[in-house]
Amino acid sequence: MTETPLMLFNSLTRELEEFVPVHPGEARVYSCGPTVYNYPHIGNMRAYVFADVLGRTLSWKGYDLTHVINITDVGHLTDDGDAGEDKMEKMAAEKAQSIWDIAKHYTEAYWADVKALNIREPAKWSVATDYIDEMIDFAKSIADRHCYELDSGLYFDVSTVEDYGRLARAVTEEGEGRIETVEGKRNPADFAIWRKTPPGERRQMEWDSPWGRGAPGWHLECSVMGEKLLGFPFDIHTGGIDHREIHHPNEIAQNQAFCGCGGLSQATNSGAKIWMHNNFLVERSGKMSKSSGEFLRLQLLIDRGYHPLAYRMMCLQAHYRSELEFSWEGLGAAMTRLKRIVMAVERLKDAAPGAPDHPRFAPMREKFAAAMADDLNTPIALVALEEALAVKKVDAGAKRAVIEEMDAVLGLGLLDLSRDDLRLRPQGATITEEEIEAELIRRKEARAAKDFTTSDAIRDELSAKGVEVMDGDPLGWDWKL
Ligand SMILES: Nc1ncnc2c1ncn2[C@@H]1O[C@H](COP(=O)(O)OP(=O)(O)OP(=O)(O)O)[C@@H](O)[C@H]1O
Ligand SMILES: [Zn+2]
Repeated sequence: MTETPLMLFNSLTRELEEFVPVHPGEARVYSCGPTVYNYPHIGNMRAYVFADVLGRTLSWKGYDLTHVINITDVGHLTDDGDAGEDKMEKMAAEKAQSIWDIAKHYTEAYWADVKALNIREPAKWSVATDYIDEMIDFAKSIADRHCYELDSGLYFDVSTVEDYGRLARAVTEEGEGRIETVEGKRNPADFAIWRKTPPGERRQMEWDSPWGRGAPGWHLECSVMGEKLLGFPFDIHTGGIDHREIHHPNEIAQNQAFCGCGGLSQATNSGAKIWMHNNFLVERSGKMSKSSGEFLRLQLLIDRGYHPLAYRMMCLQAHYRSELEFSWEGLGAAMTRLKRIVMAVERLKDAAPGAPDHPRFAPMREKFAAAMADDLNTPIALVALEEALAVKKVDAGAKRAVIEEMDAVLGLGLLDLSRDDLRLRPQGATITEEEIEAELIRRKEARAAKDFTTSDAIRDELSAKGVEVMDGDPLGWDWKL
């Protein structure tokens, strides 16, 4: 099942490339983490479901995975270019709270979502403010050849590296008008790698540096943590597709400078060999974003009666490079699909362990392997899993082993989920699950006794409480909310 070469889409070349590890047998992956000034929205979490599927696929292929996800607690401005304020400082001022408390609160909220979505813990959560000394050292090492100082900070001169912005394409294709200019910049795309605290101001987070008191630039953070924890070049760098435009081209420019080459060959000098980007989760009104104020949190989905893994299922149903539009109907459909699978898996739970290589499952395992090796094609992999589940009159232990093997990659936690886990009641519902089950037993008895008046009355009562009775559902779900 693990022979097909793993092909991944590299944003740098805009081509599918075979994954060939830098260090034989290993896979080193860095994912840009959340900026912890607010709750993550489900769009942000799509980025981590994607990175998790990538990591699980690498593990399944037998690589020894080291995954790092950072926590950005300083430096990310309200504009990805150099305009605006620090997102963390702004929120701390609005809430009149310590920035450290804000970071702690939202980091914990993010971790809760990570857990609920069955995202595996990375080898390390690297917190940006733990690496300030290393950032200063990194900046010092490139400052002479690649940077210049303005009153507002130390700026990176993008003309000092070759092929700046190749990753983005848009920068050269559409011009650089998107990037707000700061007076004195040599090139519009130049960016701050150290921002000085303006005279007379005090920031909650600031440190001394050779360029004055201030804070590191957001792009510098990821370059430094990637280099420190994984070493250049590492294998794969991930992030949302917005990062392909500014954040990652800037990281790459710094990495080229740090490697001392500034050469054309970004393939060896961009810090990572493969850069991968997940597309957006969008709503009808556009990209979901924290900065816009209104957004969907995973907790809201749970409060409305959806299991968090229904959202993971929704993500898996789309290829990571396609835009995914969120709708409650779509989430409902994903939830139903998950329930059907869980129902079928439940029958396998007691089976004696078997081996997955039973010949009846060979076509599905092959289809699954080919799909995942084809740039993580989870929609097709899910179908392969369902086809394996549907195989009739076969050893249950072998089937269980096949499902376990596939689910180790998809991460739905199918063998740990039960029918009861999926019967979440929306917050505010006035009836408990025990009461629903009790009413349904009463109704079954009434129907057995051909007392249809009582049975209909019970159905209507339940319906008034928001519970829909589903007679004859082939999967045996007798009710839904
Ligand atoms: N709507 C979305 N769909 C998928 N991924 C997203 C979406 N919005 C942001 N991301 C990704 O989520 C990850 C975390 O982003 P981060 O916490 O820095 O968000 P942000 O830029 O502060 O918030 P926002 O862009 O929502 O205002 C990044 O990899 C980013 O590219
Ligand atoms: Zn980053």
